[in-house]
Amino acid sequence: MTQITLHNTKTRQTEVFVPLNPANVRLYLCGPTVYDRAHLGNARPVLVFDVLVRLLRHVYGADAVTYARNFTDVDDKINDRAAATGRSIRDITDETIGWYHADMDALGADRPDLEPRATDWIPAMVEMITGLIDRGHAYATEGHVLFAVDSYADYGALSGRSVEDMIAGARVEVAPFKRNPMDFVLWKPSDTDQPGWDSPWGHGRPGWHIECSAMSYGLLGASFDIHGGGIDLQFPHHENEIAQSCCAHPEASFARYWIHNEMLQVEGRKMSKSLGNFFTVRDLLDQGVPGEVIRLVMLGTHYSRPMDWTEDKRLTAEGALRKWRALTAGAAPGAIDPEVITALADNLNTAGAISALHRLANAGDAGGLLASAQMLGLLQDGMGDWLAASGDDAALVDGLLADRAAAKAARDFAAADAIRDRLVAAGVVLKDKPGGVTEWQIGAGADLSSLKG
Ligand SMILES: Nc1ncnc2c1ncn2[C@@H]1O[C@H](COP(=O)(O)OP(=O)(O)OP(=O)(O)O)[C@@H](O)[C@H]1O
Ligand SMILES: [Zn+2]
Repeated sequence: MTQITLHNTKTRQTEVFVPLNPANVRLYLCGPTVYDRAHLGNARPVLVFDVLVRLLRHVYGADAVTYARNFTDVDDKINDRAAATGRSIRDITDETIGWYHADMDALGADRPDLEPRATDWIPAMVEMITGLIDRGHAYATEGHVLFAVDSYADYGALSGRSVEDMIAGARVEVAPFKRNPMDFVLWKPSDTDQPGWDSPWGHGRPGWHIECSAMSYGLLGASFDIHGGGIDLQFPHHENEIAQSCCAHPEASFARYWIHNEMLQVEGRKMSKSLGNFFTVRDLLDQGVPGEVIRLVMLGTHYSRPMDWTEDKRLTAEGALRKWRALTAGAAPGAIDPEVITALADNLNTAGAISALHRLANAGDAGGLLASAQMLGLLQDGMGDWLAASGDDAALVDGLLADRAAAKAARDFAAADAIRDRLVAAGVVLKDKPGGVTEWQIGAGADLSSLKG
């Protein structure tokens, strides 16, 4: 059986992955808070986990993997959005979940097996909080329930900080009723105009962290294999999940491997809704960037490295997919290249797997390329429509580029430049690469009619 290694944030080591039960490998990914369209950064953990799940299904069997990803549909950001728009919370969260599905589907990400909504799990959260109070890990005060970080000796182990460092470094919400400033909310009171549920501590709503602890326990059990999310969630969200889950179920291990993806950045800073420096997946799709081009760009960088979205990467990915789709048109999938599996099994080396795809393409191995690309969720059936739609235009541009190359070869540079100018004037973006290769892209607002005839 293929041996998979993964970098475990919890131990800071790259470890051989050994599932608790190879017949049921269980993963949990923290999903979105649903009040707005997903930005491109939000797609990164989805794509990383989609490839991880594909690999696990390949190794352990299609039915031997259970993948859960939640929707956080109770949160103050959602309440704010509802108040600002006059719309109901349910209306906003339903609509946003619909968008999220459509956008992630367009990137070729399979839907998880389980997609719990937090609001369907309130009784489980109340039960877990009650257990934490009974065991002396939480206390109720002034309508709130707080987790007592001093009651859990390992608090801070995931992010490698002591409680003292956290207090010094964090902007913690100071509340007079907190025993320790790092104590965090498990339950808080709701006004009549806020979403709320009856509980032993009055009418209120859960804190964000308890949602994931309660849902992962309910769906995957007290011990499961892999927990993931962006590195921005390591502290405090994941630290708090561990504290809650391990104190509620001290006999169990909770998640054994923690996988954190680095951030998609814009000019060196995390792409984020709060910073306002984002564009959505839908923005890109609407601009005509095909979902599988977005996917290939995102998988081109290892998940543990920060990355930028650049126009150059987009052009390169589109050029590669155009070539791969042409080569594999009508081909039946062959065998998956072992190098692709070896690369993925090596802590999800997606860039290494993509290099193997280039090698297969250069060798003209259509069946091998198709099967191997599909291992990465690329060249999926039904995702190549963008190429058919642009097929005539592609032939037109390729024909003119061939004329230009011929003119250059004949040292008729004036003619070569004239062809280049015509293409650029029509809105085709050209990028000359080493080795006489020209990558191209039909730019936004292009009009190719001047190139015809
Ligand atoms: N720039 C980014 N790059 C990679 N992953 C990200 C990025 N931003 C968020 N994520 C991940 O997306 C998932 C969903 O994030 P969430 O809905 O909590 O809000 P958010 O987009 O992080 O909000 P904000 O952008 O305001 O910080 C989480 O796993 C998070 O780690
Ligand atoms: Zn979570």
